[in-house]
Amino acid sequence: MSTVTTANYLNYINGEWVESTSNETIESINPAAPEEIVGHIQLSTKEDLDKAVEAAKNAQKTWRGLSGSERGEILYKVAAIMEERLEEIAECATREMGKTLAETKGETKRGIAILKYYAGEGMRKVGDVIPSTDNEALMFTTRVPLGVVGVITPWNFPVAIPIWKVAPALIYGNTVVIKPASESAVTFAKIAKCFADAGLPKGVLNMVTGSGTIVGGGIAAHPEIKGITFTGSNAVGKSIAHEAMKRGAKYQLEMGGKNPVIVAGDADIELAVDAVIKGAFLSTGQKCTATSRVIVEETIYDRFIKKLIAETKKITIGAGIHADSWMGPCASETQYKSVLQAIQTGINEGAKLILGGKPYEDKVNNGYFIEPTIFEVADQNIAIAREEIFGPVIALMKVSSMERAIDLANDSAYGLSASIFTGNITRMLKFVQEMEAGLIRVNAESAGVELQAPFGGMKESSSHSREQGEAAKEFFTSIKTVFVKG
Ligand SMILES: NC(=O)C1=CN([C@@H]2O[C@H](COP(=O)(O)OP(=O)(O)OC[C@H]3O[C@@H](n4cnc5c(N)ncnc54)[C@H](OP(=O)(O)O)[C@@H]3O)[C@@H](O)[C@H]2O)C=CC1
Ligand SMILES: CCCCCC(=O)O
Repeated sequence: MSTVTTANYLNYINGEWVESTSNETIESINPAAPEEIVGHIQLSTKEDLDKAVEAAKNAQKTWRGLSGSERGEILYKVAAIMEERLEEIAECATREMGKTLAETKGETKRGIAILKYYAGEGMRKVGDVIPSTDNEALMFTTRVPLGVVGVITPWNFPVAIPIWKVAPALIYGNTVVIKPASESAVTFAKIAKCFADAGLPKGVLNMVTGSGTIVGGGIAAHPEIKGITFTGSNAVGKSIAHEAMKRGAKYQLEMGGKNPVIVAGDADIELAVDAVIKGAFLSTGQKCTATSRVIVEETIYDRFIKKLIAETKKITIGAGIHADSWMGPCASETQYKSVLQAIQTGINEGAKLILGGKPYEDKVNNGYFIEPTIFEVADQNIAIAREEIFGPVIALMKVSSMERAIDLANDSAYGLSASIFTGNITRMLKFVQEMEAGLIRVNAESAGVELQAPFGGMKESSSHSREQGEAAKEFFTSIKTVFVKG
């Protein structure tokens, strides 16, 4: 039965909720029940974007003129309003992109914690006093905001990722124009309303929804946007970097991953299996930090694979809104088809399918569900072991030594996250030193970003800045060295 909702979500520009000049909208649908329309979002134009940038530019001077603590007070209010609306936001995120309610509630709490963290940043030091060689002079560093910052975000963390970009941008004195992913724009519209209802001055935060090419591409190329922060695919990230470089704008990219987990011969197998299942299949594998390669020492391979299959078979699949669903659908029909294509490519290239590999039949709502899938891979050069799939698919590989395991783990264009399971301290330290990844986890799943710590990738996973924690300051401000003589 189709649940058609007429909810029409507007752009938020200069403190007002407005329709696009295109007078067109696009539907945001529920991937667990594609007949259900979660809401209609604006299909915005370049003209809409220009109005948003103008508003952000006009608001910049006053906003940066506030003290950090004054800006922080507003972020604390946003956090408090989000806490009141937690259920509404979490349920919307689940309906819009499929993640289970347990995960979207956890993510919304994480968004609230991020707001509070950066609200506190408004009272922390921004520079250092450095002794000059001229003893009569004072030399120190300080930081200034970039100005208008463009934010382009993906659908996989519809609450946490936009907030971990917008909160630091604002606390350090920037104003923002954000384009959320179309698959999760209704969720961000609800978050933008929390900012509006907290009394954020008009023009400080502006949301323009719609086509990535037009609005996202417009942000990348806009001469008044001084910094662009992006999370999403490598293809789009590279196009943004190209546009930004052409005009000397600062840019920050967090992109794909093909994250390995090494299971050493002395590993706690139960712990490793539990972490691999969570890392690979929570959020239906749609995390940039998701586990997608599992490299197991041959001495325990058979025991590990037997346990992994037995535990994976226990996964309950269903609409994320239902409490008994552990894994929801792919976020969209596009993603669903992309994952099925990757599975077929794996089969065609000789990988051995040992579990799953098919759509999970949902006879009630025809949702975009796929079975948790496990391949055994002998050749690390085939696509299933090299390309990001962004779905519930694991490539299992067997190795004869730790040396070989780390070589295999590093044999990737990506370097975002990596885990090892071992009780041997020498192996742990060797992994920490030699693994080419921005997030290293020992005896824990490959996902697990913490808001207070730097986050970002190596190699093609990132533009090599870091987000979150104090690291965010590096991107959202410019540092100045000041020399003063009386
Ligand atoms: N590293 C990570 O955290 C993530 C990686 N991914 C990867 O990206 C793939 C597709 O997911 P998706 O979210 O569509 O990622 P995309 O890179 O396609 O989209 C991310 C954001 O960029 C926007 N965008 C699209 N095209 C352009 C463009 N030409 N210029 C500027 N912005 C643009 C999108 O808008 P619109 O919504 O209109 O498409 C969206 O807001 C996934 O399969 C996965 O491989 C995805 C999400 C997160
Ligand atoms: C896009 C990155 C999200 C990382 C979520 C995690 O690993 O906790």
